[in-house]
Amino acid sequence: MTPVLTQEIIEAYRGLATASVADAVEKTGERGYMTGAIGPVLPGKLVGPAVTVLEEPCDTAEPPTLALRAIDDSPAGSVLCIAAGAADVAVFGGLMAAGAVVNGIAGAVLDARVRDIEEIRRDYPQLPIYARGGVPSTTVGRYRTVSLNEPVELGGVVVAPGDLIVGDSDGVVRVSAARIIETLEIAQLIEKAEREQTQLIHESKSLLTGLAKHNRV
Ligand SMILES: O=C([O-])CC(=O)C(=O)O
Ligand SMILES: [Mg+2]
Repeated sequence: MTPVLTQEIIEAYRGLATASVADAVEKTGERGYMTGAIGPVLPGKLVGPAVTVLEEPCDTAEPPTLALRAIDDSPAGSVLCIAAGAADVAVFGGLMAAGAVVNGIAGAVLDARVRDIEEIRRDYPQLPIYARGGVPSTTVGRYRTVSLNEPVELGGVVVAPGDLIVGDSDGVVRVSAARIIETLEIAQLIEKAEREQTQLIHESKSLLTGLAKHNRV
């Protein structure tokens, strides 16, 4: 059974680098990191359970209904993940950011682009957005939403609703819901080893001597 995601677990992950979380996921036999093309367009540490939306190309003008519903209906602390196959359109903008903030959404990860970046940076600096960059074009008339809270693929990683999303300046990592505790413990051990190695590098004044203790870089 998937463990309950407590505030304590969220805080513990907030203290970890995505690099450590990515390495920890790999030790469990999966790939967790998304392509570096999905980066922090509006930066900020992001940790929370995924809510997932899928968009597909269309030529009818309809609002991204399921994404709008996800913003209003998801529990506070959720991370909105919109999969759109690396679309060169903005699937998120200033109005959606306003909706996200009033609903306590933690942030968004978009396998597509974002617009209204200056507005979001000015009015909602607490809302991190990871995307393939910015573009002025709307999603309306080009893509439409086709599923809500089904597994989706973003940047080379399948994200299921309830998986943990972790983002920082390096990019985004997904941790499977069933492995949140196991991955946390591994990542904490990785960071402990790295702290020891860093200290040894400074003491020995040698990178190779410092690395030798845990034999990893
Ligand atoms: O039209 C869009 O793609 C989204 C948008 O601008 C907004 O939420 O303000
Ligand atoms: Mg807008």
